Amino acid sequence: MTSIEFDDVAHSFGDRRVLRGISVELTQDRIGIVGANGSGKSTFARMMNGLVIPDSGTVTVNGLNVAKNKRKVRRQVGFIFSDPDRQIIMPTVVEDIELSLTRVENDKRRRREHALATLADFGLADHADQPSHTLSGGQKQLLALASIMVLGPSILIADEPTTMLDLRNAAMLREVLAGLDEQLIVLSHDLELLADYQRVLVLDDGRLVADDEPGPAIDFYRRLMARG
Ligand SMILES: Nc1ncnc2c1ncn2[C@@H]1O[C@H](COP(=O)(O)OP(=O)(O)OP(=O)(O)O)[C@@H](O)[C@H]1O
Repeated sequence: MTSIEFDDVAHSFGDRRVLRGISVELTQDRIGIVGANGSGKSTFARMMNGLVIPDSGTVTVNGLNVAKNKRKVRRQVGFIFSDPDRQIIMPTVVEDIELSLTRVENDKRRRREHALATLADFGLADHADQPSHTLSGGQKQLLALASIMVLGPSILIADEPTTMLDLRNAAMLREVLAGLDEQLIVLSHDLELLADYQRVLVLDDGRLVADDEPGPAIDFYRRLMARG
């Protein structure tokens, strides 16, 4: 079982308090995080793989203190952003997966075979030699996801993964995410995406204000937003 634990975590950017006194343990396979723009969701999520180190309190991933084990934690926690262009680096699709694999596979031929097999798993087999920038938005998001999953993380954090996708691509990505075996933590304004998750957290002004099954947590969030 994977586990992410926050113990009394607080953080500020300059004098703006962004997270306050967060203590929570995340062990379920499917967890959603919702909250208004600026409520602190991305900062909270980025702490799970050491992209942000908290001013106070500790974050522990699978027993490792993130602040002290950033590299080890990054191998276990993959992260995808809403804009896949931030993650796609190489000129062609297959090369992008190969680049990820250079960290774990020295042999060039085996790297190519592994990359091609991964592209097939993510429905991109026919696009291997295509220039990455010519992929559609949905295909780019799949490529970004494939480049991360090829390294075998046990946890995937997705920060608004469907925001930039049209309805069809969003549905396709939802399906791909649903099929993953790994622990999945998704930040989203797409409440439909989280409806069958095991647990949804609601952040408001840097505080964890609800933590429940999706039905009651999303109702709470809607009421919070209606209050303005
Ligand atoms: N690197 C940074 N430097 C300064 N301020 C930051 C930084 N990152 C985030 N902030 C500020 O921290 C607050 C929380 O931002 P965060 O991105 O965590 O919120 P969010 O809930 O993910 O928002 P959204 O739904 O709009 O993505 C915002 O006021 C934001 O401007």
